[in-house]
Amino acid sequence: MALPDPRLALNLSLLFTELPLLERPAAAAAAGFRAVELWWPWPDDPAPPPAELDALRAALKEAGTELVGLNLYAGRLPGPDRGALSLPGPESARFRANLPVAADFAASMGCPALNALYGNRLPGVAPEDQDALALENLVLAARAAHRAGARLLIEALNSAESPDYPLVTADAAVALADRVNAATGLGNTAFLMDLYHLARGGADLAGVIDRYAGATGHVQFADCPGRGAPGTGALDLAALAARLRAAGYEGWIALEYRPAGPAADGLARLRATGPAHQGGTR
Ligand SMILES: O=C(O)C(=O)CO
Repeated sequence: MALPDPRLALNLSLLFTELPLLERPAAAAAAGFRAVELWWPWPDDPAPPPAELDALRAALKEAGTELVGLNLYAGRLPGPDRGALSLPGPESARFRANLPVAADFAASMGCPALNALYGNRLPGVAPEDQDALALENLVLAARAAHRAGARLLIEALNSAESPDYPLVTADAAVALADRVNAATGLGNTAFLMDLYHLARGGADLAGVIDRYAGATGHVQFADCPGRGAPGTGALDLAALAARLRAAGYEGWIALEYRPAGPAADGLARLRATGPAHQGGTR
């Protein structure tokens, strides 16, 4: 049977975690997927030794995989950090130190998308001060992405799992992307439509797709509730993918879910189930 969509990618920061990072691209290829994405792989280091970057680059290329998305440095994701670019002081400095490193890596891989997680609100810091810093850093990131031939992505997370993260709706993420584009004049900042986070936040996914497919640079999917594999929750990946395609979105849809067991097993089941609709599109 076929997969629910021809342009599915795998997030190797959540899938195949039973393997060392450098073995995951080959595991993705063995499961029949050539497109992969990553969170920033060094949560404690915005500028790792070049040998480590070279080893990851070699593993991706030797597996014949294509890197279609990369998170910029975001602190200790998924806990407790959700980004560094709006955090004054050392974290903002680490984000800025990461820009040339991540952009150069993306350019060397032909990676088309760099995801900039906003960062949590900090107690005792005025939100407007965090937002001013964030816009400065997003402008720097958009310019770095442009030099690498990539888009910069702005993602909404869900407030239940990220209560201090300020971007929790599609409207807010798209409005920020518009502000960055207005500030840079580059037009390379786009919405990262994470269907799991939006569904977890109660969004009408069909409405978000219809309204924002044209502003979307990348899509991620995990089923909801549960952030598991397609078919484990109430969402219908095939129907959502079809709606995205009908709305003109031609990019990748990355599977960014937490598998209940070995990733290869779930992916084989996904391929076996084919495009049959399993639920609603919310
Ligand atoms: O933190 C998350 O859940 C993300 O999706 C990061 O990209």
